[in-house]
Amino acid sequence: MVYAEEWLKMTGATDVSRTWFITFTGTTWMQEIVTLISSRGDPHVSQTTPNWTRAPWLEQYYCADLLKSSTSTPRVLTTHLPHDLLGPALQESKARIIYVSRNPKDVLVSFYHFHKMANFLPDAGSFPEFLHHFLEGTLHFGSWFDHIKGWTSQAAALNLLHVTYEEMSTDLHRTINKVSSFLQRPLLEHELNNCVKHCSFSCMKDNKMINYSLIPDEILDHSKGCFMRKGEIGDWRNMFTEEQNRYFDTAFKSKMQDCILKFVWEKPENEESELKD
Ligand SMILES: Nc1ncnc2c1ncn2[C@@H]1O[C@H](COP(=O)(O)OS(=O)(=O)O)[C@@H](OP(=O)(O)O)[C@H]1O
Repeated sequence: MVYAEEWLKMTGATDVSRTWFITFTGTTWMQEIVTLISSRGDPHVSQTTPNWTRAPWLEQYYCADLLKSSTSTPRVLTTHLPHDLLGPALQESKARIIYVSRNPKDVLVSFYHFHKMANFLPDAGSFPEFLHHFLEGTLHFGSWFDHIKGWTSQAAALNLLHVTYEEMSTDLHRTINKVSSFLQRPLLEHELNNCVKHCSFSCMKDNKMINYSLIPDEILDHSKGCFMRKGEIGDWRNMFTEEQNRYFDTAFKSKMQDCILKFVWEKPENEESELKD
């Protein structure tokens, strides 16, 4: 807790009334959405400034310097820190927090592929090993279960909007509208439509300011995959065996028994996403 509070002081982010936080997972997508809401659908910033500059990661070493030299209002910070590290420091503040969640089977598969590319992370191991580590909470940033339960159970004490990856995927227009209302940045219809267009999977995949292709191979090995990989609900079905699915479900049931959140595990039927065409 000391770490996060000290870090916030260094960034000057204790004056968090003008700070928007984005956390976990659908993070990059939400960075693009927030950028485009701020620019009222004009893609200039999103196409000229890398996402790690416009919405820096609180836990990255460069964040404090970047924010000290930035005069932009509001400032946008991204973080994967758990609630018990960061939440208490934000409780008395007016910071707006957007918590993005995704069904954990898809999180796991997406993270597995990212892990294989990421040279700064430990070896991902085999998929069964990775699955085990995910369920045990021994991967980077700790337990997914504790993370989501920590943040969402404290939502009432925070100025927090919970958005799901699945709702972004099935109705991006509605979701962007909801986020823009929360941020008190209402958009005109044509501005909203521009946001939707530039936040589509295909646009973001082609935008080097958000698709991580600018990151050198020493950090992200692009020969091993692509950050903007599939962007689908239910891709876990292509990775999980039946036995792994049972193993996951058993652990999920036990770890989430005190949680009322419901998850969407499959892409809704008859709903071909127009956004990826
Ligand atoms: N516009 C859009 N539409 C659909 N899906 C999208 C979009 N932008 C990012 N993504 C997908 O988000 C996944 C990466 O998650 P995160 O951004 O949370 O990763 S990270 O925490 O920042 O490493 C990763 O998911 P997978 O494709 O399943 O691996 C990205 O493809």
